[in-house]
Amino acid sequence: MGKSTNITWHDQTVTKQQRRENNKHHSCVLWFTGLSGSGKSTVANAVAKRLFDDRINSYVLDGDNIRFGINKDLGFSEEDRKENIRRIGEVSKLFVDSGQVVLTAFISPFREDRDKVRELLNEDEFIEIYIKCSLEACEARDPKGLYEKARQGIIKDFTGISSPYEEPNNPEIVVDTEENSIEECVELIVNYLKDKNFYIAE
Ligand SMILES: Nc1ncnc2c1ncn2[C@@H]1O[C@H](COP(=O)(O)OS(=O)(=O)O)[C@@H](OP(=O)(O)O)[C@H]1O
Ligand SMILES: Nc1ncnc2c1ncn2[C@@H]1O[C@H](COP(=O)(O)OP(=O)(O)O)[C@@H](O)[C@H]1O
Repeated sequence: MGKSTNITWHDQTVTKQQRRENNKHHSCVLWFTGLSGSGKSTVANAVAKRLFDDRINSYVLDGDNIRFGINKDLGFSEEDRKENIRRIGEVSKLFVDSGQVVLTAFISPFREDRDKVRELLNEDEFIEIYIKCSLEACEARDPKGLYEKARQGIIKDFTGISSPYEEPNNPEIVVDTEENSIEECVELIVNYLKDKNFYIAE
């Protein structure tokens, strides 16, 4: 229980199942995790475009964007990162309940926090996608110039440099953005969804 007392859960009249049947597809979280610059946003948005073209309702939640709004009170300490992921987990569950596919692009560096999100959902609703890319390659890409600032000590607690990243032990999907093109990464993910019949309401 949280801080609130005297609260009661209300079931909705329209169920998740009915929403899925209306949408004609399953709903789930595609949870992208990886270092800054590994390609989470790029691949998540490319998958979302493909899902859109295939008439699947989806929405991308992106670390940077979320920190402009709902999570603007959080920084990058371990405690704040944990709270960041906890909130996104809860928001993702609402998206799944609404019958949509939600793609989350957060570093989400701690295994325990990702596993807690997994536990919030049914087994077939949480798909962890490890966006694999070496620190060296991410640093060479440095699309926002953040690694350079982290190396100079201008940014503290930077993932991979001065803050840890824990690789997933058993992710549903691994895409290596040093080995595979963006299009190949999208194909791998969409083929996984098709193999698991996600394009069909169940
Ligand atoms: N200290 C530090 N460490 C890591 N990243 C930093 C930091 N400061 C700012 N940024 C920018 O914030 C983006 C990561 O936010 P996330 O919400 O995904 O991080 S976390 O999951 O809570 O660890 C991250 O976005 P991506 O590069 O898309 O991963 C950075 O642009
Ligand atoms: N195969 C690939 N998949 C994804 N991004 C790639 C790939 N190859 C090169 N890139 C580049 O790497 C950078 C990844 O940045 P971004 O998607 O913002 O990463 P993240 O969201 O993980 O911080 C982009 O500039 C992108 O064009």
